[in-house]
Amino acid sequence: MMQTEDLIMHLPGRPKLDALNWQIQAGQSWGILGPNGSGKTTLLLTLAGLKAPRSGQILLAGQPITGYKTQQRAQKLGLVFQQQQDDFPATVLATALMGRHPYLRSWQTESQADISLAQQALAQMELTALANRSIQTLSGGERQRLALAVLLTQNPDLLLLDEPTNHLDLHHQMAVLELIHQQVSKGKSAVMALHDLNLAARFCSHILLLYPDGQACWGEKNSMLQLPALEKLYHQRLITTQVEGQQLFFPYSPLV
Ligand SMILES: Nc1ncnc2c1ncn2[C@@H]1O[C@H](COP(=O)(O)OP(=O)(O)OP(=O)(O)O)[C@@H](O)[C@H]1O
Repeated sequence: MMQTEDLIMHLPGRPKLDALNWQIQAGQSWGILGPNGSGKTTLLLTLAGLKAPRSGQILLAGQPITGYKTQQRAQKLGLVFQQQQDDFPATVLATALMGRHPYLRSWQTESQADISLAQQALAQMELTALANRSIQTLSGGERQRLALAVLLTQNPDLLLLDEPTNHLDLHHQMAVLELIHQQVSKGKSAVMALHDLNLAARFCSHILLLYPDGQACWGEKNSMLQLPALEKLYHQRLITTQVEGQQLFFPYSPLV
């Protein structure tokens, strides 16, 4: 799906960054873990072709990402940002329909099939009742679910998600990650920046650790979610336990 060749992100003031030689395959869900400022968002923007790397290249479906036209690239990959920018007033349905723009020619209007796809995505995100509301009236969690509905409407092969559970209550966190998991089990790929180790352990097949000093390592989930590596990553003592076969992690703070 995507391959990086000696990729070094452009992070100002960080001369030493590990080069990433990384492969994201169909059916894999990658979690990017790292402390604030370690470069998770920058990496996602770089993978999406929206930020030029310092060096190296990214291949999307075997072709350099720089060679894709914007519309072709948007048919293959979609990105959900941490914050949504709503510069123009629009309804929830009209916003979900933006996910069909990569498939339309200039001035072509959306077909009934496009509208049905957008309505299905809104239903999956439990937003049907809000379809005719202005996006400017949505709560933070509703706006985040709409961003995910746009991605579902877009239906790309590679989903890039910057903290997809941002603003979401516990039910919607699970619903969104289960939906992403379903998409991946149908042959898509996901790369998500996450802060919650337990969600990463539950929903990711692979993990990339980004250390603040510029080191990076990546691999299959069980080999990466090891206490010493995670404690070094977050500069935080952790405890771990297994409940019903699931690995759980907690930050440790001594009782005083
Ligand atoms: N335009 C810029 N100029 C200078 N520094 C920048 C610029 N953009 C980002 N940075 C810095 O690059 C670093 C990486 O930022 P990035 O947003 O990728 O981190 P992150 O791992 O996603 O953080 P968080 O967990 O807080 O969301 C940060 O230290 C940030 O301040």
